[in-house]
Amino acid sequence: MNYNQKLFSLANLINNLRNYFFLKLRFKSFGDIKPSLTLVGVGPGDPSLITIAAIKAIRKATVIAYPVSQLGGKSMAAEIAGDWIKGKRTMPLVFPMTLDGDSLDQHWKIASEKLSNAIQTGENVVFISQGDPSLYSTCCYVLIYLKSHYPECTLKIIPGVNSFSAAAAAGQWPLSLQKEALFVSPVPEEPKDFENLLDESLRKGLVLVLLKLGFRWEWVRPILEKKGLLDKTLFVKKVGFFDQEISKAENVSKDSKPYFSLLIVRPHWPSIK
Ligand SMILES: C[C@@]1(CC(=O)O)C2=NC(=C\c3[nH]c(c(CCC(=O)O)c3CC(=O)O)Cc3[nH]c(c(CC(=O)O)c3CCC(=O)O)/C=C3\N/C(=C\2)[C@@H](CCC(=O)O)[C@]3(C)CC(=O)O)/[C@H]1CCC(=O)O
Ligand SMILES: C[S@@+](CC[C@H](N)C(=O)[O-])C[C@H]1O[C@@H](n2cnc3c(N)ncnc32)[C@H](O)[C@@H]1O
Repeated sequence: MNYNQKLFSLANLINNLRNYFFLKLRFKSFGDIKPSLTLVGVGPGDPSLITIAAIKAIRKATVIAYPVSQLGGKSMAAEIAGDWIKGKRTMPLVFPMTLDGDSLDQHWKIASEKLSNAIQTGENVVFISQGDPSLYSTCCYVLIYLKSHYPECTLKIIPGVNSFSAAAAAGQWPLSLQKEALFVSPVPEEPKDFENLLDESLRKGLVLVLLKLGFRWEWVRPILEKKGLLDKTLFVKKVGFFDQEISKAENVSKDSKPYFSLLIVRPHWPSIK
């Protein structure tokens, strides 16, 4: 190897080393803003229940997605996280509030594809979800779709305070104690199924958390009364919002209630001497 060749190899070596460290540094900083989707729970209503982890994820995001029932519609999640998403690029995703399987399927797919496109173009997307994302949430369908169709997609979930934990706290009711089981479910569709559930709850000392109450309250109330459970049931409407209502079911009028209401039925109470 003559002098010139040695000089050339040395220059090459230096160049390669420089590239290596440059890429390593770039990769490291790229790692912090790696395109990804994070499903973020923003809690049931009161913005002070949003977690620090949720705020950090929102701050880092380049796009904030949220569910709406129709284009231009309002989003509870966006309302709750309003102070933190201000000025951010947003992506409303339509999820029609229906139980029609085909329509739901189609919209879950459209929303998931939109999110996947955004991630593939380098966006760091946060999908905010009311309450906790793992509990009766549209974003779980997105999660299932993306995991199966885009397994390489980086996904994260940040839990949120769920509605019934916030309701129990607001009403100062214990959820479950000692060997009690906690049963979480939507209010059954049929009055007969609701009666059977109450009988089981009375027999086994099961504590019930019943979501998606809304208009069903009109027939739910008389059944609670018949079973002698009105004074053992907590009614909670829109906890954390300015128009929240937290009261024993016996004090709640018979008329229909908003969708964002729930019940906690505790048939047995421990007595402490
Ligand atoms: C929490 C939230 C989004 C989330 O977090 O994902 C969500 N619903 C929200 C709002 C909302 N829902 C309803 C109203 C009208 C209230 C009124 O008119 O008074 C409003 C308010 C509004 O639209 O403004 C009523 C409603 N919703 C559904 C039905 C059909 C049914 O249940 O029969 C009915 C009518 C029957 C009834 O009244 O009972 C169905 C669904 N609702 C779901 C989620 C999915 C549950 C997934 C699961 O359970 O697995 C599912 C299946 C849709 C899906 O998955 O695509 C979101 C807040 C988003 C936000 O604003 O941030
Ligand atoms: C589709 S589920 C969503 C649950 C939500 N992901 C959570 O973590 O609580 C909607 C149901 O949750 C309950 N819910 C949600 N937010 C509520 C609130 N702020 N006050 C009372 N009930 C609420 C209602 O029963 C409503 O019908």
